[in-house]
Amino acid sequence: MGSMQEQIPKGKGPYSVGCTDLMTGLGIEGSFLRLYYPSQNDPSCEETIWIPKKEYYYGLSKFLNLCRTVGEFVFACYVGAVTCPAKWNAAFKRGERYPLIIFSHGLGAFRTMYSAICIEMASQGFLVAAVEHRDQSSSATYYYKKNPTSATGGAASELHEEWIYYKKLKANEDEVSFRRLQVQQRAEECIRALNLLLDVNSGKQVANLLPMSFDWTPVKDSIDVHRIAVMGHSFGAATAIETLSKDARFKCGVALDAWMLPLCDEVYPRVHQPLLFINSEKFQWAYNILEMKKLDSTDLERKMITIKGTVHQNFPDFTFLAGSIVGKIFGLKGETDSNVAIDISNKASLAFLQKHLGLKKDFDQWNPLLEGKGLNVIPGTNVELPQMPPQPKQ
Ligand SMILES: CCN(CC)CCN(C[C@]12C[C@](c3ccc(C(F)(F)F)cc3)(C1)C2)C(=O)Cn1c(SCc2ccc(F)cc2)nc(=O)c2c1C=CC2
Repeated sequence: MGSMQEQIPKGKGPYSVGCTDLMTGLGIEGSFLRLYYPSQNDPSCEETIWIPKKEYYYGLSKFLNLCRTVGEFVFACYVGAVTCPAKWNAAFKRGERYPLIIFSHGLGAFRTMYSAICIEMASQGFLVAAVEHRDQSSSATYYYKKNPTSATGGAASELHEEWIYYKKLKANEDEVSFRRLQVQQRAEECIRALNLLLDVNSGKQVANLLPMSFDWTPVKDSIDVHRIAVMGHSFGAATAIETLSKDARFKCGVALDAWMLPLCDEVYPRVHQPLLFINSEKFQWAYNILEMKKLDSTDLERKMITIKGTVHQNFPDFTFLAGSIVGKIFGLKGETDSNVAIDISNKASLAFLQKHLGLKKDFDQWNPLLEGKGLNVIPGTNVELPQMPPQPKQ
């Protein structure tokens, strides 16, 4: 399938990376996440399937307004065999407490879509839980329902998969209020995922509804409960900001190409944690940047950098799987090589996380990136801003 250059990049850090899925609780109130973690180096493990179920192809086709049969066929051919460079259900590497990142995906994406970022962070010694949101912003997601009495007369408590697909707004529907509701649910789902992982850390039994061969017991006492961060892309970045405002256990946040529309003005004064904005060159616009600047504060660390030659899709994994021509046409790639761009984003994130989680690693070597110093990076934004502050709403 993917020739040499069309693959999701491996982690560059010292740890081998494992990956597993966890779903707890029936219905949409449960938690659903993909965990990337430092693993034992078990060569017999398979690589992780990037998009694990065909319903995700249907969801993506619907989100991208492709016709269903064509979309499903194209995705099945092109990405059906794609794996990401993490060892599926590899044994967890015990021996230290790892800082934890909760990752929130963007509109139309789902939990597996940002594996280049999550795998890099795990290879550097983080636990990364990429949540899958059930707010109808994912292209597709599923939960389990108890079958009261299964028609085949099987076990009465057979679990039944229920799929939720991306909810397209009708022309007359008010997008802002719908997105503001969704961001609340998304933040709750990030907090629920943290609570679930803290329960695991304290030795609570994990009731995984998914048929997984992963042993969760070694995760007990392996989370550094004072070093927790939240990250997200686009709608997921707004979710990260909303989550910071709701829960002080998250010590800092990284907002990747944030989409600020779902956030109300009331949330900004409630964000007391350090925040890093990493923007693409092409996606941002003045009003969106001015919303980010409402978070500026004298005594709270707010950093913003822009990666030159990048587009919105430089953060999710598709950017690594398309050739340069198709990539440019679909807006999946910018002028800067996708591996170079994600490397800058990951290094800046690691430097920021070391600074604000108080890590004892060597990520401070990338501090200059946080000042916008380095190849393909600028401080702040490339977007021309009007001198006037945004007019207060009438
Ligand atoms: C026409 C649909 N229309 C819906 C509102 C706009 C669609 N759109 C631009 C797209 C996503 C695009 C894309 C993906 C993937 C291929 C593929 F071919 F590679 F599969 C192609 C083309 C189509 C670039 C975005 O929504 C951009 N965006 C995203 S994109 C997150 C995502 C989704 C699916 C993925 F597979 C990977 C990443 N996350 C956000 O949180 C926000 C926005 C905008 C505001 C807030």
